[in-house]
Amino acid sequence: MTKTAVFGTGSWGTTFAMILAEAGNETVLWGRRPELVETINATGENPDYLPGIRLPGRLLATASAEEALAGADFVVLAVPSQTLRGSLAGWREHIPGDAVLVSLMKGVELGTTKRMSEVIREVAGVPEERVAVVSGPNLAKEIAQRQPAATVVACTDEAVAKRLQEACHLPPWFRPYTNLDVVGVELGGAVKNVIALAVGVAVGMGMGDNVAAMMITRGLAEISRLGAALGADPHTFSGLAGMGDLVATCTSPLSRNRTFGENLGRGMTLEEVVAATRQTAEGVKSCESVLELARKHDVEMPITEVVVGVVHDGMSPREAGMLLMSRSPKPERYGV
Ligand SMILES: NC(=O)c1ccc[n+]([C@@H]2O[C@H](COP(=O)([O-])OP(=O)(O)OC[C@H]3O[C@@H](n4cnc5c(N)ncnc54)[C@H](O)[C@@H]3O)[C@@H](O)[C@H]2O)c1
Ligand SMILES: O=P(O)(O)OC[C@H](O)CO
Repeated sequence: MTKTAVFGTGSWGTTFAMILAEAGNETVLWGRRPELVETINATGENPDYLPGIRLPGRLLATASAEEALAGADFVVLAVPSQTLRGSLAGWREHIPGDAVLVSLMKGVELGTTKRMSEVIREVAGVPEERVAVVSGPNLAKEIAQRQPAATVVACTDEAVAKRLQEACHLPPWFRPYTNLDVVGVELGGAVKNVIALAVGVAVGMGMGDNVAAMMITRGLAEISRLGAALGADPHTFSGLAGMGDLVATCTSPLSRNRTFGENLGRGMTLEEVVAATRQTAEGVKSCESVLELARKHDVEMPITEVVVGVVHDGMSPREAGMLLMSRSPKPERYGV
């Protein structure tokens, strides 16, 4: 039987562990807080992140990384992106030599501008064929409530992607597609969070659907431009991990990133919004690393620029809107 170890008892780590367990894999969920681990094992629920959701009986939680990793075929990582490097360094010695490491994370590392698969390869010292990424329109709460969803499983080694696809395929609830384009799939997931912040700000300011559609479409152009510069397959961005995730995140009130932006657009201060946000809104930090990555590659990302301005540099939402709408007129396909 395939053994899977999922690191992170947050919304998505827990939900993905449910999928793996119900799909028939031996699944262990690692959490850093022993009291939450005990509650999960004792009650079959994760009250902090998925209250009211019944977890499968065969899903076990542990606070011991060594126990979780023993004999694992797939090591699935679902912690906040900016904490991955430090955490993985502590787990590395227990990771089995032939295990595949799987990123569920949607961020870009601050300081290094590395994607999560790059951080994993560097810290765990594994080749790209042993690193996979899962990304798509996957709002955890909907999936935990057993609403249908599709996702993309990406690995440069097709056989590995297919093995992981099989491990997390759970008809009629969860449908994974494979893709060899790890760069494109990861970028789609990380940058859509930044665009969702922008859409949220506009919605919070009282803007309507024309503005949301404009931001989503021009946001996709930004993602595609960055992807082209980094060698991604352009087709990836019209797929589930590109357009699919962008639409889900930018339009759903369940999105933490969109909600964060909405609160800023309504006039709350950054401190107030941070205090009101209990879960990870990756775009808040990754907007800076995405912009740095874009600048390194000479890619223009105007929406990302104003998101950094509003979130980190005290730019008002109104000023951000004025800046975007006052740019010089261009052909639609200028630079993609
Ligand atoms: N929630 C979703 O709908 C969803 C869907 C797809 C992808 N993702 C991505 O998955 C990743 C995890 O998101 P989530 O929704 O599960 O987040 P979350 O905020 O719900 O949970 C984060 C988890 O990480 C743990 N954690 C925090 N700091 C840590 C540290 N320093 N070391 C170890 N663990 C730490 C927390 O205790 C918690 O268990 C993010 O990159 C997110 O973008 C989330
Ligand atoms: O809640 P968000 O904004 O982190 O988005 C969750 C998922 O990434 C949607 O696919």
